[in-house]
Amino acid sequence: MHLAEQTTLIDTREAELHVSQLLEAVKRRNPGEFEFHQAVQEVLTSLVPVVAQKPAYAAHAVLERLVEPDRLLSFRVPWQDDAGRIRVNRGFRVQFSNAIGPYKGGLRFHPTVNASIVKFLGFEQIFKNTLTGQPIGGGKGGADFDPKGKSDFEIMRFCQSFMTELSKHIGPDTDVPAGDIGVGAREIGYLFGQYKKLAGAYEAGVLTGKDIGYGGSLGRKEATGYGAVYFVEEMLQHAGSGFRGSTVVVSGSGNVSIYAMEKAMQLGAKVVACSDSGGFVYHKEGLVLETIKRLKEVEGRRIADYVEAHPEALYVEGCDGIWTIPCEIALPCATQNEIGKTAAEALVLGGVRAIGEGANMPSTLEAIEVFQRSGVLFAPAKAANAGGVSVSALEMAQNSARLSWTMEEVDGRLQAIMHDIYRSCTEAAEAYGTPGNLVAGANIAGFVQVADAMIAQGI
Ligand SMILES: NC(=O)C1=CN([C@@H]2O[C@H](COP(=O)(O)OP(=O)(O)OC[C@H]3O[C@@H](n4cnc5c(N)ncnc54)[C@H](O)[C@@H]3O)[C@@H](O)[C@H]2O)C=CC1
Ligand SMILES: O=C(O)CCC(=O)C(=O)O
Repeated sequence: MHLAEQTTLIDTREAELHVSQLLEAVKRRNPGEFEFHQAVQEVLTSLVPVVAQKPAYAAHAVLERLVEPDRLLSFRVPWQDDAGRIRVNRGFRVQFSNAIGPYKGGLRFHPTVNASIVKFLGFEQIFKNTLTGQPIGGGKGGADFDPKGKSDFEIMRFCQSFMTELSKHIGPDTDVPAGDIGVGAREIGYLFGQYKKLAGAYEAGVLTGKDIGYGGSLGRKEATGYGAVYFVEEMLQHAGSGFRGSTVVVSGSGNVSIYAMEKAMQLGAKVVACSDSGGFVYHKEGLVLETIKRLKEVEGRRIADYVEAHPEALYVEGCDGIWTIPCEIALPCATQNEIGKTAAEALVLGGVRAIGEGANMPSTLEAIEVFQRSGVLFAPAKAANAGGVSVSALEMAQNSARLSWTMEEVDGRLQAIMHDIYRSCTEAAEAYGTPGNLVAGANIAGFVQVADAMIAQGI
């Protein structure tokens, strides 16, 4: 019999054993990479019923192949600071899976970046990108470079050195990086300039998140935050409510947070708190977004300075306290594992009804358990924050067609994509016996298409 046609059902206990043995092997083979272990555990656990019902996946060792990236690149990034000193950082690119399209995923510049961080992000990206319904594979990268306190020229020299190596491994049909923490339109501009010089050609589709004037897409800047709010609104509406009239807490004050706050406010919510890595501001009457945009997008200042313009607001040092503020909707949009068990319990105590993960893996496994046990609606990152990469894929499409769509066109497509993702997640959760569990639904819906493509393409 053809392997792909194998139909005998595996016992659920057998599937559980298969998954737990694989998870142990992942931990053994990737020692100390705790974020990667966590991301793999969340996905594999959800896939038990799929493995039990579709034995072809086990027969083709699909899971074993998926947890091992196609390749992990690690490279030296030497650059010169303004004082003339030579500095050396470490750059990474993980190319996880190109089963359904070129590797696609952001670059993160932050001192905490290491192999575990890029691998967890790249692994998540495989399933998220599949959920978008667009032909993009999973990748991610970055460097342990801290852009904080660096001049524009230092950032430019760093980006040029980083791209000098990265350019050997990317291309519009090979691997298409974009932004993430610490990488916005300015960094993408410097990276693109260096790539263009090295390639000797104007390959607009090699990077996304470009400025509008040279091949960027309208709506990309807003896409992750807007998309997360569209997804949560749909989840809430199915439960008979919505953002209108709700009190919302959002962590972070970067790209994802700002546009999540903007869309939540447009839908009639009151956003009362946001943060940065130093602390959080609480403005009971509702945050003034123009002040946050000025501080963060124009002046590059700390969120602590918000109270200069709004003395009635409160600034608190440290980030964890933000989750003790009573709210109906919480949107973690800063970084991984920012909500642990205690913070999740505080949110439940404060009356939270819905969580929408704008950041990647912002809730620990224990926190997710608290939310699910307490009946809190939970929109997992892979689904909720997929709007950013979706509009990146629309940017690639516009670049290939040498066209620029209007904001209305892009936003309309984004809304349709988020609606479709919500539908695929709920349908997959239902089909595999966990109705309403969007964590399982997102993992299963993302997995099945990649797995089938892997089988079709052979080993
Ligand atoms: N930019 C994008 O299109 C997408 C980003 N994401 C994820 O969203 C999250 C945020 O990314 P961006 O907004 O792009 O980055 P960003 O660099 O624009 O903003 C990050 C924000 O988080 C804050 N922050 C960092 N560590 C923190 C901590 N421990 N506590 C509180 N705040 C902290 C920073 O001060 C900053 O305000 C990340 O998890 C990223 O992987 C996910 C999908 C797409
Ligand atoms: O726009 C992209 O290609 C990637 C965005 C991203 O890094 C993410 O979805 O986490």
